[in-house]
Amino acid sequence: MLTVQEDITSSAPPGARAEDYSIVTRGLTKRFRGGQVAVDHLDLAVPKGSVFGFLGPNGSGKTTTIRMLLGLVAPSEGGWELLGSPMPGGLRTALPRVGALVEGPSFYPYLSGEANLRRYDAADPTVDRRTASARIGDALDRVGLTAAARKRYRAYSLGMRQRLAIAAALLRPRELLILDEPTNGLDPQGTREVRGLVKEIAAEGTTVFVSSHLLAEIEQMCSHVAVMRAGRLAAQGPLAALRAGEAVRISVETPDVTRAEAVLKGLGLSGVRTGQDADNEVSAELGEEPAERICAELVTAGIAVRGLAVRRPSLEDVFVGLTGEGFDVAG
Ligand SMILES: Nc1ncnc2c1ncn2[C@@H]1O[C@H](COP(=O)(O)OP(=O)(O)OP(=O)(O)O)[C@@H](O)[C@H]1O
Repeated sequence: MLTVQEDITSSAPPGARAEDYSIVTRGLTKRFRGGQVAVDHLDLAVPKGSVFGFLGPNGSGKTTTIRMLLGLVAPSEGGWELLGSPMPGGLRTALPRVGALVEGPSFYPYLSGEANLRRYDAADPTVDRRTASARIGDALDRVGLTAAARKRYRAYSLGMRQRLAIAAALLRPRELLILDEPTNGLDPQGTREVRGLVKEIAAEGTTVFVSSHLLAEIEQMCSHVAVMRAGRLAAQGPLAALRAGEAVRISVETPDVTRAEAVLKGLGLSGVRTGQDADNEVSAELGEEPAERICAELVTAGIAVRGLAVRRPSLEDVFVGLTGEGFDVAG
């Protein structure tokens, strides 16, 4: 049996088997004409059954990666596997098992959601026509659009439109669902709907690979994450493991930042930073020191402590720790 570590990618854990992964890429690279490197030697390992967040600012290479995975654009270098088959040779057998939402399918505004799905299904030569009604009904049911099935598409809210797009990707059973920025342009309600749907689909056993430029979204939806930065992979792994690599921090709110900083350093705390979230804040890695002792030391030193908080690392903290910079993207 091939192990992923030896034969597929060095980014998978030791002893991992190739068949445990829905997507594996090895040195995947896309250089556009004119020399722009959109994706630079990418080694991804997406475990089966995961909700895998593919995170990165606009322009970091997410869409280009997804287009390569689906065979829509040829890589300049490197290889990839989908559902255990080497690509691009295996695209014809693998793609029917992969549902994808890239740049959104176009629907007819004056047709109902159901009629749109019917047209969509009719365009797929690989499905059984006799089961169309049942499959369309199931897909609408899965995305919660049964009651709105006969409504015209143009009357759908943005969230409903996006759910219909996901239904189109679910017209047949899928082992892997690839969604490129599925909540782009949605209002908070639509975003919640899509997020809930992704979780439900994953709970039914489908691996979901979902790209986003929004940290908070990935954090709420995903079990695993890969972080892209200018076409390169900054980090990947289970969310919990990435967070575990980042220390719990203590944050002190005080008008006397300079002296508080000296006290924290005097206690031997590492990673002392000032003014990260606010001007009157100083923070440090908590380490083994109990928070109450740090508080007592500050007060004994005559420092006015207005607030004190122990913060578990967020994905943003992890990102700052990995890249040394913030995840500065607009919503
Ligand atoms: N067809 C193309 N020709 C030349 N450059 C391209 C092409 N497509 C994308 N790029 C460039 O490659 C880089 C990565 O783009 P890509 O769309 O993959 O990023 P992204 O992370 O998906 O961003 P977004 O969320 O904005 O779509 C960008 O700098 C983009 O301008």
